[in-house]
Amino acid sequence: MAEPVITLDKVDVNFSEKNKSVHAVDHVDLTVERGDIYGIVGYSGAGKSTLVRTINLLQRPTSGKVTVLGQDMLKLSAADLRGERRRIGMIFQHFNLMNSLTIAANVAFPLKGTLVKDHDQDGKVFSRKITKQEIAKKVNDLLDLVGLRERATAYPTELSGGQKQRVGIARALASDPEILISDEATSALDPKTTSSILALLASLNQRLGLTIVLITHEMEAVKQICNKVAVMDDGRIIERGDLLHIFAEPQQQLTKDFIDTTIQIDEAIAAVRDQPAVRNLTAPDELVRLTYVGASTDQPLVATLFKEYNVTANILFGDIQILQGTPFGNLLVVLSGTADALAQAFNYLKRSDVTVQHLAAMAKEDAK
Ligand SMILES: Nc1ncnc2c1ncn2[C@@H]1O[C@H](COP(=O)(O)OP(=O)(O)OP(=O)(O)O)[C@@H](O)[C@H]1O
Repeated sequence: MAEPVITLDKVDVNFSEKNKSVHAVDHVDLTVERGDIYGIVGYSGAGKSTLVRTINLLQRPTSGKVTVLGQDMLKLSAADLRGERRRIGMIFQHFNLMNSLTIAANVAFPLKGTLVKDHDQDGKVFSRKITKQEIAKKVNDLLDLVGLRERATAYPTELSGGQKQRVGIARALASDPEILISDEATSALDPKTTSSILALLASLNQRLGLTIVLITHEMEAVKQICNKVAVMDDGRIIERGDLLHIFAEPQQQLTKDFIDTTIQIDEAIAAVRDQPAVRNLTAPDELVRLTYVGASTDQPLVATLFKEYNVTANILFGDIQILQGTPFGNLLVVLSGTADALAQAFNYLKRSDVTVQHLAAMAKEDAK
């Protein structure tokens, strides 16, 4: 069984300012297992940052229990907490680099004065301060890991946003953490750079066995690298699970909305409604959205609809993406046939784990 590395137990965070009180995190339970890339998605103000800051106690919870790598964080002494925090790296939206230092010096910064294990001639183990040479080697290796070896002597202001975030990642990895918390680390970056930073995080997860908690307001980022996702709203986790499961069967409207942002389905529906095939639709023909994950795609859906049920499918929009190696498909189609044939076809789709959303019917509802 996978090993839990982070466990939050009924964690609450209340802020009280003047005469206002904010329940930023509301009784949250969360388990992150070793090797997970766990996405926490939600709109601004949902409480994501506050929640993840309780993991390393940058934010102390008002109540609840925080266990990280087997340690009850709230019971640690100040010195032990400092040690424990070194096992939890963090990267941020605005990189938080020191502009007066070279990027090598930025990465070296958390290494200064750290203790390393050594052994004397008799093999006796002792702790000593890390040497300058050891720091230089480590910084070189880290910059290599993030693809920035050549820029060691540059200053942060000379780098692009993506390069700055790579420095942020190298610095976060300097203490060889087992966990990396990414707080909106790609939110200030363009889509292409975002993709390359996410790909770097995914490769660090694979190569170093790094467990990653990724906070974001973009489901697209979650979709690209996470194996699990939790959706946060108003301080609570309203839905959570394996990525594929959540994409296949989202229960909450907010989760559905976040998923829809990754396929721009609203724009597609608006565009499709303008097409003659939809404008001139007559009952019982229907415009529907078909959504499926994985296995359903192995069946020749459209062919089966016609051959077995005498229903034709006019595909007006299609989007098939690969999530965790599994196809996730969304089609907007006009299904035509007799009322009976359509009813049977809908049954067949349901049996095949294809979710059907009746869009034309919704349009009539909207028009009321
Ligand atoms: N130090 C603080 N004092 C008072 N209120 C706070 C504090 N930090 C956060 N809050 C409030 O707690 C709520 C959750 O904020 P939080 O930053 O955790 O949300 P978020 O989902 O991370 O949003 P964002 O992406 O905008 O940071 C908000 O209402 C915020 O105003």
